[in-house]
Amino acid sequence: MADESATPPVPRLEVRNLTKTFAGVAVLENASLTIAPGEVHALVGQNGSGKSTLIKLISGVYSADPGGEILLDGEHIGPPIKAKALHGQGLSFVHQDLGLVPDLSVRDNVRVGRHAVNPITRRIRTSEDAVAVGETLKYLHTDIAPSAKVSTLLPSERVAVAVARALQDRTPGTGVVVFDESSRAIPHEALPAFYDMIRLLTSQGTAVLFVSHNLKEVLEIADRATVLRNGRVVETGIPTAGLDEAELTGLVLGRAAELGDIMETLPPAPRPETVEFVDVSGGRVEGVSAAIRRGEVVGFTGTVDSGLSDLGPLLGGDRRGTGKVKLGGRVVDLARARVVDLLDAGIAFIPADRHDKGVALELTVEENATLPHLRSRGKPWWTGFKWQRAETEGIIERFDIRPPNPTMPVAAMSGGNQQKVLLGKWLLGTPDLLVLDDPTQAVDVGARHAILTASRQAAADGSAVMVCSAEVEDLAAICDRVLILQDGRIVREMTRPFDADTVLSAIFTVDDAAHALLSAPTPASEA
Ligand SMILES: Nc1ncnc2c1ncn2[C@@H]1O[C@H](COP(=O)(O)OP(=O)(O)OP(=O)(O)O)[C@@H](O)[C@H]1O
Repeated sequence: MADESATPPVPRLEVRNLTKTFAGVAVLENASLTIAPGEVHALVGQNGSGKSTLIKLISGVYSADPGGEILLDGEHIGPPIKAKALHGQGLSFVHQDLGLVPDLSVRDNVRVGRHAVNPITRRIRTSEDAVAVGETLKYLHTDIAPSAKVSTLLPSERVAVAVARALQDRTPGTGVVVFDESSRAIPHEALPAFYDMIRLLTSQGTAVLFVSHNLKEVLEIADRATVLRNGRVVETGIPTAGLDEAELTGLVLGRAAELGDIMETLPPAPRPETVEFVDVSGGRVEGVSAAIRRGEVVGFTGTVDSGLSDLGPLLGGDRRGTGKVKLGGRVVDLARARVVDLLDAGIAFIPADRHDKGVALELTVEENATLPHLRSRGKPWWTGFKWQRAETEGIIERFDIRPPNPTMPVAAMSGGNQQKVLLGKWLLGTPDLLVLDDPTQAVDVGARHAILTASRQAAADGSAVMVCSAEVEDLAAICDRVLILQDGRIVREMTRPFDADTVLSAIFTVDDAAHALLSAPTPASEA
């Protein structure tokens, strides 16, 4: 029987009643959670539920409204949080993009801001830095040379460098590391090493706060979870051991998840006309040719160095390359076409880097959502506004954009909601070719389903849809075919039936025999 008189262990991190208000609106209200030493604690919630706000309060980027408290090992550390003192106090952060500078050495990336310095000359003591970095890397069971340039490292090694920066100068087993959507930046092949590293940290006593939209991953790696909804903690410290994905999805969305089978609702219906790309090259992509039928969704996938991240931008005019796209009797020369030419030809591209390239932050939701359709919906002498409001409201409802306000500047929305606005504006048109690059990054489980359904619906409405993604679950959920890239070329074609596991293993088991290049722009084989 448990000894009821025993004092409960002091939490490693305790957040008590944190509130944050912007312009009179509370975006986080009385948020509390505790994390024990050695625990992986997940923070989950829909886009706009307040996760980033909570992390920014803990990291001192935002100052909390009066009243709350943050404690580390029982010691009050804020508010106010002194951001510069946090690392020394035991709290460090690994952000979404890992925050590494590829052209700098491992040593400089780890030590940036914390260099050993000669007190008299103020010169950096590089050898002292290298020894310190080497020790931290050894603790993480890696033997990366501190002098190596980060750009030469494998993805799993880059993760180790980011974690080493978070851990340096710490006694092993102490402190808290916050991983803020970090796994999204980590390619499939490096994820097992990442999870092993987290387990190594927690096995020694370090606590981990793990923010993620990937609920499968949360169930795999986290011991307990806290769920935010509309700025409030609705569940905290629930053990993940007793949960399944549907239950956790229900907690995140606040309703029973109706994530039906998209292929069943919108079954394959390829049309005879095709969109073809011929000999597309640029970046790591070398001479890719393929054909997509209207009505068809074709996935492109591969490892991080396969050329996958270059293919979408080449076709969308975001990266200069060569090759041709043939659609509806037109031939677009990618070497010459400007973005406006591609749009005129009926090619819509939704970039992966949506924050920088896709959305006009200073404009409202309505302006962003309807801008590309002004010409097609309006009359030459009058564009009107009712259709704009009606379409924007449709997008808001369909993608569950929060807050549901068409006149809100996009800059004031959470990252995931900004993504939804951009996706909504293109997905609700019917371009001849729709190119989606990593469409579900940073969006919550409900929006992911809405985006995948809308992609499939765009095909049903007559678009040829191309999805470039490393998210094998997404590809299995909506694609008629999947083409696998390796070394910039298509090396394998998969037709249904397939599932996420078969696609994933195909990415990693492409053998030399499969290198018979699918060079001819042949339409779907079942035609
Ligand atoms: N600087 C700001 N000014 C006004 N409102 C803001 C600001 N930053 C965030 N918000 C609002 O706070 C709410 C919570 O946003 P937050 O970024 O914390 O959500 P999130 O859970 O991290 O979402 P996501 O998963 O999309 O990143 C949102 O409604 C957002 O519009």
